[in-house]
Amino acid sequence: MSGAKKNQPPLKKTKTHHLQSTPSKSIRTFFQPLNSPIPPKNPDTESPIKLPHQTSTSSTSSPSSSSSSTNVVEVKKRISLLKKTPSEFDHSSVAWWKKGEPVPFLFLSLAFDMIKEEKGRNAMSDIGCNVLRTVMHTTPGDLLPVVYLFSNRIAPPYQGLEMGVGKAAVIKTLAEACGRTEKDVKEHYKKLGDLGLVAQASHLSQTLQKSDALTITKVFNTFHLIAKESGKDSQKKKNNLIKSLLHASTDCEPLYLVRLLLKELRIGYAEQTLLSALGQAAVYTEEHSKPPPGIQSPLEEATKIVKQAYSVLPDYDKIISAMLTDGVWLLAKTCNFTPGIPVEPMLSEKITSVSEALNKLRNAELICEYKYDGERAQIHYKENGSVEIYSRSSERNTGKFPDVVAAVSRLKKKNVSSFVLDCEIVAYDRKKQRILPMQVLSTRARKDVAVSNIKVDVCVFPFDLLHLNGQALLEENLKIRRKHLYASFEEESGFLQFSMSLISNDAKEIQKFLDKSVDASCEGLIFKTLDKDSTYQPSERNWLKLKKDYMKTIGDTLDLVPIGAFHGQGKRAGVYGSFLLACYDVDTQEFQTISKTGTGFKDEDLEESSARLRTNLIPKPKACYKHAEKDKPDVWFEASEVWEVKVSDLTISPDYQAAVGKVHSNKGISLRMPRLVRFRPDKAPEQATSSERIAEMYNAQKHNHPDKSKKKN
Ligand SMILES: Nc1ncnc2c1ncn2[C@@H]1O[C@H](COP(=O)(O)OP(=O)(O)OP(=O)(O)O)[C@@H](O)[C@H]1O
Ligand SMILES: [Mg+2]
Ligand SMILES: [Mg+2]
Repeated sequence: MSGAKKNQPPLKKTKTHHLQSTPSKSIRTFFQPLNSPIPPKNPDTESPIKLPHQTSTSSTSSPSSSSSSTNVVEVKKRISLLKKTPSEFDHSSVAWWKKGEPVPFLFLSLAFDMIKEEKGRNAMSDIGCNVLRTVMHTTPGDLLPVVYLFSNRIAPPYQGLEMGVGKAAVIKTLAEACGRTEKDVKEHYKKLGDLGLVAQASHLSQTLQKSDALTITKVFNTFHLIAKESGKDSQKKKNNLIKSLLHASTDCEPLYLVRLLLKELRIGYAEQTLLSALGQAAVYTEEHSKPPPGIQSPLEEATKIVKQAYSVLPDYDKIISAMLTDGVWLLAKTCNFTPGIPVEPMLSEKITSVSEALNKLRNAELICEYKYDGERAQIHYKENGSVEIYSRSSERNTGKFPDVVAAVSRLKKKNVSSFVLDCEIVAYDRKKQRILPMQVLSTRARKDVAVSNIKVDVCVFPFDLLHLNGQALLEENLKIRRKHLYASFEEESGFLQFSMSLISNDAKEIQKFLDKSVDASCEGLIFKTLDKDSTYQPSERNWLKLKKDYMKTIGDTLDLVPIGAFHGQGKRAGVYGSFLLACYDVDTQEFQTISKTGTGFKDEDLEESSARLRTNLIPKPKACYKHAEKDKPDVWFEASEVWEVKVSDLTISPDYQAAVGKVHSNKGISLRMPRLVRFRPDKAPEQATSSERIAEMYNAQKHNHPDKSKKKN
């Protein structure tokens, strides 16, 4: 094994990330048998920890599987140091590869395994921080793929680059890779409930023939190749790429390869945790960037900076590159809102009366707008005339709305060369000049819509402008943003109409306006401040929403995920009769059962959702499903969609697990009279109502209607 490379380029010279590194033969050397104890760590400036080898055979030769397992044991001992608190962790203590060499995928897989076993939030966050520090220290060019793999993505959501690998493809590939029948693999999957575990138990590494150890870049680049395969034979090519990865994998690598491929990493590592780990790792590692003087708590400050940067520029390619070049402390300058990259939308908090709005936003000039019931859209118009439309969850939705692309291009004023518009797209009857319900909009095809085939017309209702003619407006107050908005577009009935609004702090006037909004088929009002605290804050719930419905029921509807179902009987034979619903706990990344429902479905809804969910059956509940043992549906589903549900109230339940521990030490919360309102294709399962929110709603209900929460059915 050659010695450490001296004179590594300092971090600041790493201008761009490179994903082209090929696995070095010397990486293989760690698989040499290790009989001696782990050597003391090298001094900080030294690069790799030299793992001793015992034999005199060539260091680049492939190991036998028995020697590799011995070495994995040694490596595991070493990487248990990742559990140290960051202040005590030495970033050169765990790497067994040389500085500048590609980071082995085994490093990340073992770290995932450690995180999965951790219960505490902080401990998980610490391991992540130490992993990132290690990578920044040895191989900063690998930081980007490591961060992507942590977030179980291969590109920002707006790029729509997906591997599109399903369970069937993995089963087929696993069967081929280990010479088993598909039936056999399926049986195995039924037993274990996780294809990753099936892969891991298949001892794929025994079929290993001198292939190089997997590196992070190899895995990441192969994932990109898989995502880019299309057309004829693409499935076969994808399978071959997956097989090549599986064949080169060892120890727990197959488990994480398969989970990453299926987008089910499920190690409980939330995006926000990753962002704070990244900020902290930078503080510990960066030599090219120092905190500005006077900062009290650099770790907390850096975390805030990274989270803020991500909220205006949710693109790790850009953020990591800026961090490696100019450091974490300059991110606020180097990572700005950029047309073409959607920011997370600003959101609203529910309230239940006009007086609550006036109370909450006291001392500020108020504007109330109709709350239109359609689809949130962020429309980006670039100088070259190209238009993209992004959904509430930042996915590209342009193909669904070619008519909107045409309308905004036509109705922007002449002096407008680029803009980013925040709006609601609503189904609209142009003859009767009437807003149509959300359900009508959801019948529109989702992709590749041709203008000539459009059956449901839509009108754009803009309410905010985030960017104009090359200038970001996020930091301006709403009064100014609205001034620009009104000056930048022509209205055209049924195509583009500014949101109806009322500037007033008068309760009576607002109450009338609320009634008018409901008459106009809107859901109610959104309250915003015009001058004070009215910058555009991505993903913050700074606005208030008042729905007419809230006043009659417990408040907001809930967005829940069907994770199981019961077979229907009688009239419902052949479809599911009712569904087991879950909310989502953001901290633990668990889907927690909250209620059953079979109400609110039209016959065709029931048939369609039964058919859809039937393709997502899983043999047993996933580890991240929290449910009472006795509470078993006939079938379980992969968490794949979100349903909006209306309820009369929330009650404490000994069986359901929603928000368990939040309002009662061992009981959860369940719903009374839940009924389906509609499907929410614009939300991902992880965006379902959080258990935090459920607990808040329960508490608010107790507060507002103390009699209600006591009442038994
Ligand atoms: N004038 C408006 N200003 C802001 N948002 C509006 C307006 N009219 C309609 N909306 C819609 O209301 C949503 C805000 O409600 P919220 O933050 O609770 O998100 P949500 O849960 O997706 O919405 P919903 O209340 O429809 O379930 C926005 O995302 C947008 O789609
Ligand atoms: Mg809505
Ligand atoms: Mg909602």
